[in-house]
Amino acid sequence: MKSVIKKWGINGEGIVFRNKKPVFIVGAIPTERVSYHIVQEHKTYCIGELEKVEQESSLRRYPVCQYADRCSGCSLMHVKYKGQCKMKEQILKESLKKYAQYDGPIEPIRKNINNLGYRNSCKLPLRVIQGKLVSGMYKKNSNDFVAIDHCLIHSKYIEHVRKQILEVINNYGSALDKTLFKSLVIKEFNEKIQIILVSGPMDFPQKLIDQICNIEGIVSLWQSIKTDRSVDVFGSEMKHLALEMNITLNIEDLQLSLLPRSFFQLNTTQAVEMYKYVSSLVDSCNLLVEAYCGIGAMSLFCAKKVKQVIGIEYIDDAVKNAKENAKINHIKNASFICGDAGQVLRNISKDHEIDTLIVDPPRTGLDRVMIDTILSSNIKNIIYVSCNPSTLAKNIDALNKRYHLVQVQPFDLFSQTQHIETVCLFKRS
Ligand SMILES: C[S@@+](CC[C@H](N)C(=O)[O-])C[C@H]1O[C@@H](n2cnc3c(N)ncnc32)[C@H](O)[C@@H]1O
Repeated sequence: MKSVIKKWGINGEGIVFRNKKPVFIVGAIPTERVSYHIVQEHKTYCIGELEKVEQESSLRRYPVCQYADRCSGCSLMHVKYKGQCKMKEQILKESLKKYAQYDGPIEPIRKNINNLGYRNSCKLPLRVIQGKLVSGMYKKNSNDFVAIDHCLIHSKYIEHVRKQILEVINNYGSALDKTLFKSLVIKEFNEKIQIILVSGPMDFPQKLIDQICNIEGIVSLWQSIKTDRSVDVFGSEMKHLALEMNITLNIEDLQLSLLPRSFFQLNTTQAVEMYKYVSSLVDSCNLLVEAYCGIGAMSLFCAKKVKQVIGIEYIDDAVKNAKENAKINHIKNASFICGDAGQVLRNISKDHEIDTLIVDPPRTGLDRVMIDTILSSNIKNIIYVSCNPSTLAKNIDALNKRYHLVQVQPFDLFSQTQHIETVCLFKRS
């Protein structure tokens, strides 16, 4: 079949319409004339496979990555950076219109100057192939493993250390059962590296631990023991093996510590830009609450603008980090509570007048408890940091009853991929 691609899909596919049903074609770009065939037919949509691009878009580029046609990591590697930004702006606009009936202004996306080599962390599955341990990614839409020798979006320090760790393990000798290694997690800040080796139940020989610690840049080494088959990368047991427990990063004048289970944005430079923007939206006031605060970066960033800030987060280690981070940075007006964001916010709002609320939820967006708590509160301003335009727009629709959207600012934190970060400011109507 031949057709012209009409628009972008949310996962970076091109869409054509066949009998009014959208057909999602991976690797196709709007305006291109393509030939394709249908590989899956569903009730409301189809999946098509690209056969040939008959007429190319000016936004097409030859993928700079040799794994682009197999790896599920970067769905926009075949699109010039300018086109990637256009795609993100279009998807955000469409989501806000479709789910929240918002057709107002959206600021141009804040571009990521370093759109390759920007990732400060990676979680890579490991496999033994022909006797050698290799790291990789999963194939598009499947659990098939693709061995990856070099990843272009990881920081160069991550790539350098990743190769050395695999070399150390592969050269260790036959006493080490390599099939027990499951994933390799690496975090890098300011050329300092934290490693978490995820494995089945096993005791790493001290000689192996020493050899890994000798790799330049490694400041923290952990093992996570995973025995279940859940999708979580880490297992229930975390063992600190050597060196520091935390890795430290510096953003502006803040020093922040991070344990393995604590979240931090994976693009440090763009995260700082976003925090500065969020801070610019916070008016000086009595009480600022940040729900879903991770290690407290944004709360601490904004602390000097307000009398008191309270952060809420449900990962124990992240709360521990957030409290320590406030201490290390001599910030006395910030406190952190461990628990479910919606429940804790409900309790806080019973006895306190909250001026501004920052929410930065996971991809699933705000849950019912959070939405109901916000709607029944007297919170004046809400700053919503979202990594998913669809859930953002559905939440805006729910908040519309009492809040109106006054500013929408997308950021590109995840270049080469379809993911979009957006900061929205709401005022109480
Ligand atoms: C997108 S991250 C944002 C972290 C932080 N704002 C930052 O910029 O680094 C979302 C955070 O919410 C936490 N989280 C997810 N669901 C939660 C819930 N129901 N209650 C509290 N925290 C939650 C996660 O552990 C994670 O740290």
